Parts: sequence; C-alpha cells; structure tokens
Amino acid sequence: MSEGCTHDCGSCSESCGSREQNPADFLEAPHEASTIKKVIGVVSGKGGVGKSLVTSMLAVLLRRKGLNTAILDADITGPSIPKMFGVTEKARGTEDTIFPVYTKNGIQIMSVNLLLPDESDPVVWRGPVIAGTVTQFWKDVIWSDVDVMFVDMPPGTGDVPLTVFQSIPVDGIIVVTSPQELVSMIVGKAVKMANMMNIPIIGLVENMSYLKCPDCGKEIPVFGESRVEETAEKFGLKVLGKVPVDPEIARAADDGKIETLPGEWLEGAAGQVEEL
Ligand SMILES: Nc1ncnc2c1ncn2[C@@H]1O[C@H](COP(=O)(O)OP(=O)(O)OP(=O)(O)O)[C@@H](O)[C@H]1O
Repeated sequence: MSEGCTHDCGSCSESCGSREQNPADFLEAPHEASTIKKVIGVVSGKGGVGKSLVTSMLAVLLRRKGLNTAILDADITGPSIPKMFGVTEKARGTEDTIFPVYTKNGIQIMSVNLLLPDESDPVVWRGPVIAGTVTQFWKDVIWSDVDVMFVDMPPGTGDVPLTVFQSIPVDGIIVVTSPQELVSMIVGKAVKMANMMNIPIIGLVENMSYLKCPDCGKEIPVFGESRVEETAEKFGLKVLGKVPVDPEIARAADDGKIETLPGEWLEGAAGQVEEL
C-alpha cells in the first residue's frame, strides 16, 4: 500500500497487496464495428425454468416495436436459442470476426450451436473455456446497430455467470423463476451477485405460473401457489410478468416458431426494458 493511500483503488494504478478489484477492471470492449446500446442479462437459478423462452420473447416483443434486438446465447452447454427461432444456418466469419445469424424477423443471434458442425454435439468444455467462448461472442462478433441485446445466461450463480458478468457491461438483470423453485433463495443469490457486480435487477418474471382452464378461463396454480410477489417485496424488486404453462408456448418453442407467439404476458417486462 502506498503512503497516503485513500483506499480508492479506482483512482490509483498501484498494484499493491490490498488492492480491491473493481468489477469494471475485467470489462471487455466489443468489436470495433459493433454498436450495442443496451445489454440485459437474463438469469435463472437452475436449468429448464424457461430462461431462454423469456429471453426470446422479450427480444421478439421489442423487435415488434421496431427496435433492433439481439440475443447472445451464453448458455454454452445448453443452447436453445437457435432452435426456438428455427434457425439452422451456420454463422459465417473471417479469421478474427464472426457475423451473427438473423432470424426471420431480423433479430441477430449468436450461439455455440451456430458454430458446431452438428447441433446435437455435446459441449464438454471446462468453465474457463466456456466463459472464454461467451467473451468471444461479445468481442469477436460484429453486432450491427443493436438497441437492446439480451444475454441468455448459463443457469445458476456460479463461476461462469460471474465471469460473464465481469466481462460484458450488463445494464440490468431479469431473474426468471418458476413456482417449483425455492424462489426466495434463488432470488437472494441473484441479488447478491448483482450487488457484487453493481448491476441493477430490473425485476422478476415467473414462468409456468399457472394453467388457464380452456373451458372456464380459471387460472390453476398447477405447480403450487406462487410466492413471487412476497419474494419480490422481500428484496424490494418488481414482478415484471407471469407466463402461463401453455401447450401453444411449448409447441412454438419446440417447432422454432417463437416469433409467431403473441406473448402478451411479457408486454410489461418488455416496456420496463425499453425504459431502462
Ligand atoms: N410457459 C411454458 N409453457 C409450456 N412450455 C414451456 C413454458 N416455458 C418453457 N417451456 C418449455 O420448456 C422447455 C425449456 O424451456 P427453456 O429452454 O426456455 O428453459 P431454460 O431455463 O432456458 O433451460 P436451460 O437453462 O436448461 O436451457 C422448452 O422446450 C419449452 O418448450
């Protein structure tokens, strides 16, 4: 520690033993030909709660409003974005740049599945390689004139999501939960991670929240009563939307037709992202 240390590491270049790393120290610059105005991270406590569905629908809804949207699929070991959009074309590139693939409605996407020779090939890489791939998607891809980029994060709050948050300048986080989960614990972890990174949480989205009876319209809580409101209140967060369990949603996601879903349950969430 230098004499007269003010403990403000941000304004000092000395590499002393008590230096505290600032999250901004690890940020990577995007490709010089990229323009990205806003970056939103979408996280979940575990896999399969619908994080990719929520990411895709938000990109679709904002695209319908005329914004240029993009999805960086950071879920390297479980990439599902290209499948949801029915994109099978491979990404092209040069020696040191990669071009995203455009969906039918003009959303730019980049995913490891667009680079693998066969999309069913498993990715059996270790954490640092996975995090490095995500960073490459940020640095080496030429993202064209993007108003809002969504980053579909790897599930959980472990090492890989942490590294991703350190290297990409995320403006806000959306946490996707489902009623089957220990919501309070998951949201608590996401809040801690967001605080460590100095990134605001925009709010919570509950997926598979209820099933709407096709005959009487009653909302049935198939996976148990939702606790998302009380959790949101506990952590001072907003509930941005609740998505029902719906065979139409499953069909659209699995058949690559996510852009045809109305997606009205996430209009509020899309509005919040637009305002950020
Ligand atoms: N509300 C819903 N109604 C019906 N099916 C849904 C709903 N949400 C998600 N699904 C289905 O569940 C599957 C998993 O969804 P999704 O890929 O979005 O989850 P995920 O949290 O991103 O998972 P992972 O992190 O493991 O990739 C999808 O195939 C989709 O068809």
